[in-house]
Amino acid sequence: MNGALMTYLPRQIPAGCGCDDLTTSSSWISIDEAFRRISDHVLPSAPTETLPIQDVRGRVLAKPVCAQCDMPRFDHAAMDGYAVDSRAFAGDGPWLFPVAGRIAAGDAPNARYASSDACRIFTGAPLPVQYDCVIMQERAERLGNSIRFDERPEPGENVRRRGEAYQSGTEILPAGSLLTPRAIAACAAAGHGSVRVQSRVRVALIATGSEVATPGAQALESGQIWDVNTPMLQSLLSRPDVVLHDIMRVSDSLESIRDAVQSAAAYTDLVVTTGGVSVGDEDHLHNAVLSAGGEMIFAGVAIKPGKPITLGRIGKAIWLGLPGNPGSAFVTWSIFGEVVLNALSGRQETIPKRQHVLLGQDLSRKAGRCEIRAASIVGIDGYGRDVIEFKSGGNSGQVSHFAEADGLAFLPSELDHVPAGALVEFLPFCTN
Ligand SMILES: Nc1nc2c(c(=O)[nH]1)N[C@H]1C(S)=C(S)[C@@H](COP(=O)(O)OP(=O)(O)OC[C@H]3O[C@@H](n4cnc5c(N)ncnc54)[C@H](O)[C@@H]3O)O[C@H]1N2
Ligand code: MOO
Repeated sequence: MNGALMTYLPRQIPAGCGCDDLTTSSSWISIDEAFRRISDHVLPSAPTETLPIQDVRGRVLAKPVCAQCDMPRFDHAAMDGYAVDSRAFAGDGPWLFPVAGRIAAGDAPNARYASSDACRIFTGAPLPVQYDCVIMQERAERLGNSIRFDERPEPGENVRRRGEAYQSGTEILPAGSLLTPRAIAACAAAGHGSVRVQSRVRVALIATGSEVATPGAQALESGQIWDVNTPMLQSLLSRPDVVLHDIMRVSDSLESIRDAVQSAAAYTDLVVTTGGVSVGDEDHLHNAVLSAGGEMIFAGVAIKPGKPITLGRIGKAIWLGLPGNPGSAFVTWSIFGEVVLNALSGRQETIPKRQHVLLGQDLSRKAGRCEIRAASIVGIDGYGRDVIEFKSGGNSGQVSHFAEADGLAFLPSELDHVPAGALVEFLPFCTN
């Protein structure tokens, strides 16, 4: 034990975030159960399209990509130097070979050399069949038309063999892969100039609340507040696999909200709403969705903040009802919204990877719901593990503290005390 940040404590929490242990409301489900329901109910929207690979960053592959040819396509030099046949190195060195020719990248393979000769060769050039290795030019001494070597080469030295990475027809990327720059490079290396991708998910964003007004656009009247959720979600939805069809603001009336969600659901794959999912008389979302012919997939998750988070369906569209409090809307989008969108996009991996980090401070809290807090990485322990701390609290109506944080930490529902040094789950924020 070398002080607080170096302290090692055994793992304190079971797999998952611990909120499977519910001791509170019977209608709230755990985070893991919510993920199960998303995976059962949210499927990719059907259409696909073929696009050139330079236009597919952030899109999702709809058909596997298979290699069009062997990789590498032919035996070739991995270094600038001299191609030789290692079996021609008889007796003790040094050895002198005539240099019979020159072959560069882009030249066609050439069979006219004898294995008793050496051949000048450059990185990427096809290796003539007589030779089995390439000696780097730094290990050779040029003497007129001959070349002298002091060390015997190994067979295969500095040669990349045809098909050593993969053979023609090998699956390089499965359907459902996210097309990152790395994946696009793999498509190009496999010989594909275009690929089949899922069409973009069509989304409508509806902020409900009679009190919300556009930030900066007008002076606030009594009782009004700035609309934080719309710009926040607009930017969270700014992804290459999404087309944001509509952004609406609707006041707290059952009819207006019903009409808005019903019309949005008719031409989109996902309707995201904020506000009105709790239990007050002015919280109309559940009734509006039901009266629009919709159904619930889940309503309420045992988390803090964000417990009223609701997922449903209206016709063919998925409805995600985020709580109105901006802090809750951000947390629930980060945990569930991303997963819903990834599932609609056809991604094979829908749940962003969480990691384990060490708590750098003792913490007392009320047990009962898995608590999700903005956390900053403040250092590493003696084993190289990230250590986190919570800077300022911030209730679910606030968002400023997220801007400075590095991610969300998950505090298990059953613990009312979490000691410094405990391992907790952590979802890093994406940095752009
Ligand atoms: N009796 C109970 N009341 C509440 C409960 C409960 O269980 N029983 N749950 C609380 C929790 S937790 C949350 S979270 C909120 C969620 O409520 P709603 O989703 O119905 O949200 P609203 O009531 O519409 O708004 C809550 C809060 O957020 C402000 N807001 C709404 N939209 C925006 C926006 N676009 N930008 C900025 N701020 C926004 C709104 O003015 C309210 O202050 O319910 C609790 N109540
Ligand atoms: O869950 Mo509410 O989101 O605590 O404020």
